[in-house]
Amino acid sequence: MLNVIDLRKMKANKDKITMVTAYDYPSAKHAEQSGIDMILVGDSLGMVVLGYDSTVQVKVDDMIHHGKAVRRGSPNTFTVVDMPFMSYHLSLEDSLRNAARIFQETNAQAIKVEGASDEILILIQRLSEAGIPVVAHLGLTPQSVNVLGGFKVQGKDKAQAKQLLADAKKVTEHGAVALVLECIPKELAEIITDSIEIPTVGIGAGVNCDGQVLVYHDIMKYGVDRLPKFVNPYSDFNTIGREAVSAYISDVKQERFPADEHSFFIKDERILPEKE
Ligand SMILES: Nc1nc(=O)c2c([nH]1)NC[C@@H]1CN(c3ccc(C(=O)N[C@@H](CCC(=O)O)C(=O)O)cc3)CN21
Ligand SMILES: CC(C)C(=O)C(=O)O
Repeated sequence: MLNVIDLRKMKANKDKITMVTAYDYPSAKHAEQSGIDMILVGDSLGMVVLGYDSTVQVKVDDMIHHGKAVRRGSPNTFTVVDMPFMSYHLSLEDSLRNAARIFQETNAQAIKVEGASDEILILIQRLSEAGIPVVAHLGLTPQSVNVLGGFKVQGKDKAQAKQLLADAKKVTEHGAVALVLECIPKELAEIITDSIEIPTVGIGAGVNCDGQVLVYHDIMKYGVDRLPKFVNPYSDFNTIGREAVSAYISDVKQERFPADEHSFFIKDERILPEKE
């Protein structure tokens, strides 16, 4: 399994870091068996597998439930688990307790928090000092969707771009081990990547980040209706899945399934009771 030093070395060597989300045991197995560098148990699971229209309804217990399943499927892959909405904003003490629960109960390698306010920076520092590696997340921070007014590209004006670069430096100084950059212009992501020592992992942030992350279900086209512009689909589970269920339905209706090969038989007919 990679560690935080390996991730820094990969940045230094320009060896691209690959990351994908997983929310359960089978997707975690796919990711690990394919040789992915890092897994993210993202709070996007609220939208992708629980059907909420944003990530703000996701709870700490949801992250732990899914995180544990993922770890069972990919015990040898560096796994980051998201801290969900408002689980790190009430007080420093509550935030540390929630982070410790998520980290310990899922046996993750790092946790992730969105933003770079003074409170978040202190939290990143305190967690790092306590031995919990923190991945930071800037740009489009989905937990703030209701403040941002939608899932929109960030850092498009001069002031915002400057702020994002300053925030990236601050999370680095406070001990973050990596930085997710979501939905920002490619040129800005390149400047940020070249300005900090920790690896950047982009999603909708162009090719110059140190690594890339995508949602498993987006890559597979699995249950998602509309793909964001930054996604490249590599399969079409929606079609494959519908075709498989349709074929099963018609086999059952036509009595083509179950065939004898799917059935059990007794050796001696005499043990059967009479029909009543
Ligand atoms: N399936 C899925 N994939 C994700 O990457 C993802 C989630 N869900 N849920 C949590 C967040 C939300 N994300 C999103 C969702 C939509 C857009 C989107 O539609 N963006 C527009 C850009 C709009 C603009 O131009 O400002 C796009 O066309 O891609 C972006 C990020 C990323 N995360
Ligand atoms: C979109 C990625 C980076 C994320 O934070 C998530 O999956 O929740």
